Amino acid sequence: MTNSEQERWSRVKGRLRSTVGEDVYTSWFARMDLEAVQDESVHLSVPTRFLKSWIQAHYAERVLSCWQAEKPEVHRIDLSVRSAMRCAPPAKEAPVAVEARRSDTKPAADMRMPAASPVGAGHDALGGSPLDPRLTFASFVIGRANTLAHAAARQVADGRRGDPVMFNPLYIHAGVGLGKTHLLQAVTWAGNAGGERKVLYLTAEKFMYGFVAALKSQTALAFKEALRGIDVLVIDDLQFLQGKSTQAEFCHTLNALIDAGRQVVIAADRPPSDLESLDDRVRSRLAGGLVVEMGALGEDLRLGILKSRVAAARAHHASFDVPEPVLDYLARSITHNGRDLEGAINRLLAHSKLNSQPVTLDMAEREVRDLVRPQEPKRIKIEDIQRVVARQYNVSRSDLLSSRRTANVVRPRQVAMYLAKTLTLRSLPEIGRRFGGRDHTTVLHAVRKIEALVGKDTALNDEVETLKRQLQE
Ligand SMILES: Nc1ncnc2c1ncn2[C@@H]1O[C@H](COP(=O)(O)OP(=O)(O)OP(=O)(O)O)[C@@H](O)[C@H]1O
Repeated sequence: MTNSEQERWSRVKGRLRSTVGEDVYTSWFARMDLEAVQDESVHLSVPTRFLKSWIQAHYAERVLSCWQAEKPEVHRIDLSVRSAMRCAPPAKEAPVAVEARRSDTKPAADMRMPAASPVGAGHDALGGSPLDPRLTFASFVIGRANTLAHAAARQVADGRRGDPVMFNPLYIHAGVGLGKTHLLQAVTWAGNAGGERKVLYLTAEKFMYGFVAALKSQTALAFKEALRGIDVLVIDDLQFLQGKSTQAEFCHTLNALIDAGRQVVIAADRPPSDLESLDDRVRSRLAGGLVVEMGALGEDLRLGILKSRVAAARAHHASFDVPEPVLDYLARSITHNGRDLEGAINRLLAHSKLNSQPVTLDMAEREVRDLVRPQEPKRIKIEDIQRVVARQYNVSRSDLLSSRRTANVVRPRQVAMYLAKTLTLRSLPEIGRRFGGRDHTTVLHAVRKIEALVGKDTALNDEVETLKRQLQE
């Protein structure tokens, strides 16, 4: 793919983001990749069938019009599902990329990372989602961003039947490609290894399909019983759980398992409080265990992941070698997520095998150019705003959320609401809800008040600018 196509794709994503809003964009489009642009059609891919059908049903027109705004001759968008396994992307100029990466086509085995076929981990009967044999604790690299999440996951995996459950549910959240699925599958592999406990790994999507299919075939009771008969339930990508009855079922399952002392492990791309489509009861149950965030991958961690990927590749391609300076370059420049790091190593492997050439810095720079992305603006959360404002004005966060109306609390609260409106995409009612259940008119009043004041009060204007800078750092 050429650089100009990549740049156009970034602009299309920017348009899409501003059309649908940050939240919708993150939920549905963050993992959409551009595969190819051919004449009038654009080929895009997403990782799951569910995402594909959802985008087609709800956003097809909008995706097309964002493309047309950048390239008017585009008349068609083809959306495909990338392989469920974490396969090497094909060499990027391959024109058949879309076809080659469909889940129903066979990967070109010898160009890929160590062979990996979906495995059911002994829980096929319960319809668990496929597991990738490479996603284990042994291949999980630990660093500052994930030490706590790793320790908690390890503790869950090493537990024995009848042991008291320490954190329930264990809820891990992180941005796209930061290792949630890896950690959850590692728990499943390790937990099932002893044969004593049944650990079931399900994506939220699979949970929905399983439940809907069971309802249709009138075996919902058996489905529920089967779920409640396991020792550890691991649910990935919870942000995709949709539908009232599925959520109600999920809530019952969660309660039943937790009450019976069984462990539940969950991953999502945001904290429980931000899962807005979920029922309040589910949210509070989720927040009641241990909630751990995995942060962005630091440079050391990125280097560790690259090294472990190279070592894994060398097990099958002994002559493959990536010199230290190239690894350092990749770790410094590919900053966004683990998936891009994996993609970079796969490309170097494919390139050096196909051309029988050693990996050099020059080659690496050319091959991974499109993975080196400019830093995206930080996504600011309402909790961060409340924390930073409370610290600045020397009040507590609960003061901001309380109904107190003393001057030393009212002004900081108004500033925080103003920042929430200007720095996030949350609606007025949502902001009101997050500030102790206030009405949207109260938020509107606060926003207008601060807007008017910063125009004439220089001291306040400086304070607000400092707060903005702190939040955007
Ligand atoms: N700490 C780590 N150690 C080793 N590999 C990692 C680590 N973190 C991420 N990766 C690798 O990065 C890739 C993406 O990770 P993973 O799929 O687990 O991300 P995710 O957080 O589940 O993303 P998504 O939100 O898209 O589901 C995988 O190949 C994974 O093995």
